[in-house]
Amino acid sequence: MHQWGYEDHNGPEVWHDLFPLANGDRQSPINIITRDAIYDPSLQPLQVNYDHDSAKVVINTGHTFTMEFDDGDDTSVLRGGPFIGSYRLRQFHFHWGSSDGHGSEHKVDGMDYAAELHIVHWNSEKFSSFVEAACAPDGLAVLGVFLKIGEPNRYIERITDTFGAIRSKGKQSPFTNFDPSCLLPASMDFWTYPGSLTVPPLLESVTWVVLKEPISISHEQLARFRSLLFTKDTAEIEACCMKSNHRPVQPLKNRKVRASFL
Ligand SMILES: CCN[C@H]1CN(CCOCC)S(=O)(=O)c2sc(S(N)(=O)=O)cc21
Ligand SMILES: [Zn+2]
Repeated sequence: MHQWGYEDHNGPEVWHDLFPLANGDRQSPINIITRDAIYDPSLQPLQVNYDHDSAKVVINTGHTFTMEFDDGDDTSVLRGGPFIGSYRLRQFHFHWGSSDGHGSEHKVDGMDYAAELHIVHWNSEKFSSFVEAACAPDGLAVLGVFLKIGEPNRYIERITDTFGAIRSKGKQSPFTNFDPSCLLPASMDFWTYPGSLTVPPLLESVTWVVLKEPISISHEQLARFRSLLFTKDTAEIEACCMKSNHRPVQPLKNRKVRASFL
């Protein structure tokens, strides 16, 4: 398999050929069965402290688009929740589907959302680099936020306004002065469980914190996500659109999901 992707020949069903962790014991995403989630009063409130000056660049990775941040110091960090110490903001990105009826990676009681935002952080107290943290069981923290179709989201508008400059794979454009807290819902109630990257190399180093309350995105805004290209340049006859980039839910195996709320 030359390059992994989301099509039949290189998608989630065959990732295990090159990435054996695909069949591991703590894979993500999962279906969150709310009645099985255990309320844990020892979970602290989440503390999100981001600085808009940390935002640097938006990149079309060929699988999604990602907003990358300066993670050279602890200017933008996530604390609290299940975490010991502080986790440094590195990037955020989205997953979506070929139509609005599905596209999130996690599910709640079997229900799909239209899309899902992932804000990626790494444990800068315990590890000296992101790559080192990415290989450790407590190295990464990803904050997951569901997106449902509704009113246009003015903050997502700032992101889709950059798409003209990053239409094809590998393109990037400056993306500054953006605090991702603006993409968080009113309630910070969450579920948390030990999991993995949802993309190859599927490393089992992520403590997931999935917010219960979704944010909104309009049908038109989400349609723009799909207009980005998986491929290098538009010259290719079949310059494929980024129609869908979500991994199916994985077995829970021997894991418990904890809830921060009753
Ligand atoms: C667009 C993001 N693609 C990747 C980039 N990285 C992975 C490669 O690094 C390994 C050393 S990552 O660890 O930052 C990361 S976390 C998630 S997810 N969907 O699980 O939130 C995807 C990605
Ligand atoms: Zn993701």
